[in-house]
Amino acid sequence: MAVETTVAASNGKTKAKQRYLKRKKERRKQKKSSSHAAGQKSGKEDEEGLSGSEDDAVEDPSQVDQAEEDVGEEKAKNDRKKKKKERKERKLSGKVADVLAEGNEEPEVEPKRPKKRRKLDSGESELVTSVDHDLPPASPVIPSRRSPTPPAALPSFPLPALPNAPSKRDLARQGLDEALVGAEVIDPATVLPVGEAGQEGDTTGLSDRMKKRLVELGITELFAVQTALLPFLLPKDSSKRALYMPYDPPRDVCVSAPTGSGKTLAYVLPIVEILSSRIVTRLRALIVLPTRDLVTQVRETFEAVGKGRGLKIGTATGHHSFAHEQAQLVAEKSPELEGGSSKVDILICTPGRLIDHLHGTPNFSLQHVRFLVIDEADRLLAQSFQDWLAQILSAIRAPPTPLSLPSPFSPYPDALAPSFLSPSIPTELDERKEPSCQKLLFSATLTSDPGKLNALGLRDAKYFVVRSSSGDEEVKDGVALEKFTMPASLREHMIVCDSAKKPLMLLHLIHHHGVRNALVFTKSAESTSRLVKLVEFFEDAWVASNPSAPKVAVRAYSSDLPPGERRSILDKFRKGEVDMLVASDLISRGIDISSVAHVVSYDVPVDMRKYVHRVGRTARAGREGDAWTLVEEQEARYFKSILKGAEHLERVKRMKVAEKDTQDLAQLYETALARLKDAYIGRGS
Ligand SMILES: Nc1ncnc2c1ncn2[C@@H]1O[C@H](COP(=O)(O)OP(=O)(O)OP(=O)(O)O)[C@@H](O)[C@H]1O
Repeated sequence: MAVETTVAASNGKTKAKQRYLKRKKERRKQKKSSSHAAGQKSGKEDEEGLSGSEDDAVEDPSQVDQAEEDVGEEKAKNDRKKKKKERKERKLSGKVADVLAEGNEEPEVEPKRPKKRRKLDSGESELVTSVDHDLPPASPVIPSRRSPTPPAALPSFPLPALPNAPSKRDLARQGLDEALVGAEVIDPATVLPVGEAGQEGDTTGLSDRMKKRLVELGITELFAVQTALLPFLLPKDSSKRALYMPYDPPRDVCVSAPTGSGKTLAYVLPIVEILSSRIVTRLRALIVLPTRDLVTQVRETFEAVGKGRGLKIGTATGHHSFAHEQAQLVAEKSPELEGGSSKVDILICTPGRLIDHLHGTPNFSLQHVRFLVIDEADRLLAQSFQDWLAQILSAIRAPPTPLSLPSPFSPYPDALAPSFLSPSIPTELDERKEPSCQKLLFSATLTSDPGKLNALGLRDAKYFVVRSSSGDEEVKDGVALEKFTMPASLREHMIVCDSAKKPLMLLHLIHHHGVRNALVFTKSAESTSRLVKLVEFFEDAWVASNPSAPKVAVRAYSSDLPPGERRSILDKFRKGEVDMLVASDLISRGIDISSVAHVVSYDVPVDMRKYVHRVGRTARAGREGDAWTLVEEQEARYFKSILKGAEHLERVKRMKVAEKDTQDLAQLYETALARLKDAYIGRGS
């Protein structure tokens, strides 16, 4: 619009105007030359134009009508230019105050949106950024027309912050039994000489008679778990070794020690020592184990250690008829006796059969039990069968209304245990009597599950953990967690292969790595029998093509076999007449066969506990041993995650087997496989 007016005016110029313009031009020229001379900066045309118009207005006011219009236009133009320039400069210099002072001026340029601040300061998180709009504006340019009054500064509230995460140690302690938190950690390398009879300064608490017996058995030093447990269970103070301690009952004990570290002797020795002081036979030690095979094994240990002590040892597993077992356990079936009647001092049993006797055998009583041992405790505590644990614990405790003191004329005045007796005339001064039973829990993988431990009603329990403490944070802090220690003399390997190649890998181990005296674990009885057949067929073919090569003897070991046959197979394996036993997890717990040199997990174990107990059948009592796990490709991730979870992955070395490594076996393997197929098809038809 302004441009149009100027053009119209220049077309019809009056003389006065022409003169005016001419003078103006001259003045400009003069001014320009004088400003040059004064060394002033050139290019200030906007300013000159403005002053020129002012001069004209004073000099020749009568002729400025049209000129004034032009000048007005030009002035407005120059004004705009000038202000634009000033704004540019101010913007550049970042003087926020100047800009705000311009007040009503309409901004020609849209003010830029303030940049989103990422962080208020270095210590604030991204979360803080999202609440920026609550803070006073930080942008330098605020259009005053849109926001005539500057926004009031809002009070700044404390910014949200995450609380400090609890330490690993605190987390570990959550809900843990106090006994676990204050566990005593014993180095697995600790040993103590059994010592000679009459030796001074002996800390084991063993009698001279026992030391002699141990030497006869070839035991000259005590293993780590035994060095810790014996002084605790056999204190010097003879009152603490009593059979009954109703007013000062003994503390319970939990023991977590690696496989093959000698846990059995750690409880057999003190039990035999303390029970040897008994005069009358009562059921005073109850040992609960998960399998019959283990019952037999522990019985043999009691018999060997307690030889000549006159202690009567019984078992209850269901191996014999119920009536036969009853006849072995109780002397009197009728009349019913308040204190029970026992023909054995020590009973070793499986939980199911024990419950059967509690319910079905008259005079079978647990009130005199001084030791309750739960071996392989984590496995047994996982079994809720018939609520066996609660029933045993209740049979050990006195009934809510104690039985009255027997009359002096009673034929069995001493039959009741002290905690089961109530005085004939109760008084306020009577001290509460506790059962004298000391609970002893053992496992290589003892649970730290507070729920399971609480179910045992442990009394001021003392926790012993045999574990190397180097670099183990939790142990340093005195917190025992579910981390498992393997025997130091165990070497562990894994072979990852195609599932179809697993039998070939086992044959590779047998023929190229000399794997003999081996226990092979499978996932099922079906898998066991198929594998045994396949290896037998292969061995037939192998011997046929290599007449000088010895044939590997392989046998299945399963719960389906009659007990006599199982015993005979184990004997042959011990003697080396059988090279390889293939079994399910039936014998993965506790079985102690010193000749086992290799353990092969043909099928991967389902969890770390199973792995620990399987591989623990070798490398026992300080001997060397190898554990091999055959892992199908699709299982590799899972198996590694199990090991990683237990911080054990580095210990298991991965062995790669190339096709050429098994070339000499491949042909015979195919032959064996074809025979196996025929055998199964033949059986099916
Ligand atoms: N002090 C010792 N000296 C020599 N041998 C011992 C000693 N203590 C135990 N042994 C032997 O060590 C082997 C393993 O002992 P034991 O069966 O008690 O181990 P464990 O800790 O119960 O293992 P698992 O957890 O697998 O049941 C047994 O053959 C046992 O006779």
